[in-house]
Amino acid sequence: MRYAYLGPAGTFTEEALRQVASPDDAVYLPQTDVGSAIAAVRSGEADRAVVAIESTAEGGVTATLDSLATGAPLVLLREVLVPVQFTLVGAPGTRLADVRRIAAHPHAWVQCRRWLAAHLPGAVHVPATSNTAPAALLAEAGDDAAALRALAFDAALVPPAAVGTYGLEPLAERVADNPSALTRFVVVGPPGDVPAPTGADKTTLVVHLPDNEAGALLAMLEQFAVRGVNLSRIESRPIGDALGRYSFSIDAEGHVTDERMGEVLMGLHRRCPYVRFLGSYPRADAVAPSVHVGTSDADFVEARAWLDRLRTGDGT
Ligand SMILES: O=C(O)C(=O)C[C@]1(C(=O)O)C=C[C@@H](O)C=C1
Repeated sequence: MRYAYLGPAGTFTEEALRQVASPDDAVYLPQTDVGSAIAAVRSGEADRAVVAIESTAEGGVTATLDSLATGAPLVLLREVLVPVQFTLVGAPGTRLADVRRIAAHPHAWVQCRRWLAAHLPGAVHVPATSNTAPAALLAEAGDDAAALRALAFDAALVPPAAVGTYGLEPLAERVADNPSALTRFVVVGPPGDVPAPTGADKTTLVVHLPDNEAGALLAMLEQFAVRGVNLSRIESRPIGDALGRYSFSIDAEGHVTDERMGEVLMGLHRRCPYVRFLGSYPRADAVAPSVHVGTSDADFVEARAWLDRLRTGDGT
């Protein structure tokens, strides 16, 4: 199996990928951004992509949500959680007090903002395409003073595992505003068999609302509420064709084969102009949803049988 993911080697995305497939049994295809990783699956260059989709610091990863919401259909097959803390590394000989320009992925910068304000006030953010792109540049420059000067930064926030991979000098460890920060990654593949229900699953959807209809958002949410389906994430993203037009990216608790989720999907299909099913897959934390009175599979099956009896005139 060939896996496209955000590289170069040592990213948190690679850590997530290692939970899915060992490099001994799979081909790792590092990419420069999330969009390219997803595009590699659409073009057939990769069988799967592993991409960040949500973090405790930033919520949804918009590059991922947007790439999945349009274009050839893809589905999520699995989710993986990775704890996120950073190590600040510097060019050889750099002291913490001398750091002025820090290379960091924009999400990493957000995750360390308070720490940076306390320890390196005034340090400037140099945006990086991934958490290890600056690590690779530092390693390449080695102790060549001219090559180091040519870099736009003198330190970088990198995943702790990248320190060894690239032979870097740590200036500060466990850099994070939230020591319990987590990033959620998903395995993306072409549509096919849906992973079997486990009793603790998530379903991811993209939903558009009818135009100019007061209460359309409430009506959409009611499809979930009345069937006892809890949401764990909902975000609006611009559709892009006009101002005021938004697409909703939703994670709902449950599996497409659950009766209540099936009823939700049929309700959305009836009421909303566009619904994209992005898959049902096991929750990484294995937490089962709490089932409200009257919304278990058995309740729906029994209610349907009752309706059938009414329709055929042989019941009460
Ligand atoms: O995988 C990496 O290391 C990344 O650079 C990406 C990414 C992200 O897209 O959220 C992953 C985890 C961290 O939350 C910060 C950045």
